[in-house]
Amino acid sequence: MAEVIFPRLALVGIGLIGASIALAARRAGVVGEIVVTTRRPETLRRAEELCLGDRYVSTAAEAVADADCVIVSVPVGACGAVAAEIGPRLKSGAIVSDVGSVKASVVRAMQPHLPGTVSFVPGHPIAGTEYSGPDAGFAALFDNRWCVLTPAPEVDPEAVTLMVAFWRALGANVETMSAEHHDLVLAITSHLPHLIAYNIVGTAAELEGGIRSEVLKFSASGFRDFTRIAASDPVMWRDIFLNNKDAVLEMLGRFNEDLATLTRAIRNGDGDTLLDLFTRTRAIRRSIVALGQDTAAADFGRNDHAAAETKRAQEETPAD
Ligand SMILES: NC(=O)C1=CN([C@@H]2O[C@H](COP(=O)(O)OP(=O)(O)OC[C@H]3O[C@@H](n4cnc5c(N)ncnc54)[C@H](O)[C@@H]3O)[C@@H](O)[C@H]2O)C=CC1
Ligand SMILES: O=C(O)C(=O)Cc1ccc(O)cc1
Repeated sequence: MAEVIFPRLALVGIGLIGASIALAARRAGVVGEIVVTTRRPETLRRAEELCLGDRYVSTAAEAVADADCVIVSVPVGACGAVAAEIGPRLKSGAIVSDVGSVKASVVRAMQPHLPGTVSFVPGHPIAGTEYSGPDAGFAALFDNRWCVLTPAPEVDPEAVTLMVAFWRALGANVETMSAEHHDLVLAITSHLPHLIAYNIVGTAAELEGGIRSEVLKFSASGFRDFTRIAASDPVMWRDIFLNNKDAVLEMLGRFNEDLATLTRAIRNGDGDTLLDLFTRTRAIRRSIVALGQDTAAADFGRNDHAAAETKRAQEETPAD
């Protein structure tokens, strides 16, 4: 039996991520009592039906009293208001964390409301799906995925050590970095891809009737992959773009420049430019698959095609 890391864990927000934390923490046996709270009474009832916690309370202030660790799992735009509510009720010595997909703005919104007697260790598990709500949670979500922690340099190292141990127990690999660096990296690896997916599905939806119905009919191609991402939660993603504005605009600027180069290559019949890029991108895909970080294969049941692709990539990618 694993050692208990937090005798009392409070989960504020119990959607895909909050529910997955509850299930993974139970699976690992690293928490004593799990106290759950969320904004809407019907979601709280559903969490109780799913047995995600041990106690269910209607306010965040009530949930965090006496908690050793509080994890806030709400859309990033709501983190500041949650911190304002829980701040005065936090136990001295408690650890406060979050799971937001953006870090610097969440730190700016939450930190001022947290008393000096608690340790703030912001986090971001880089694992998820296009589904939301407590029913979407599953214990294996974080297995072999990264979780990034962004504590300020002055934060008690013992609190950081406990959060690292907690996420490792949940199955994740953990890395720490600054909030600003996190936001730049995630802008290109996660935020921009979602923006591109929302945009291409939106563009297809705006096409005239005849073409649009053909797009849906023949969508078992690249377009289908974009529709999965574009089905992600609208509120969550609105908040991500509003809160990681600078980094996303920086990456979008570079993206637009590269797209202009490709546009020119197509217009000029410059096959070499196309071939060069497509060859390099194929190698990148194969090295990601070889590292075992292919989400589709890892999270959603490995089909024969994905398994074959992983094997081929592992054979082709020299181990270092
Ligand atoms: N969905 C994903 O794939 C991932 C999401 N994240 C981050 O995790 C956080 C939660 O996302 P999910 O669990 O996917 O969302 P979700 O929509 O499944 O759950 C959100 C929870 O927050 C509560 N909530 C919503 N608005 C609120 C408000 N204004 N005040 C208080 N509570 C509110 C909801 O009742 C629900 O319990 C977000 O900050 C997101 O950026 C991080 C990694 C992956
Ligand atoms: O479903 C997908 O493809 C995702 O990219 C999930 C995801 C969404 C948001 C995050 O901050 C991290 C992971």
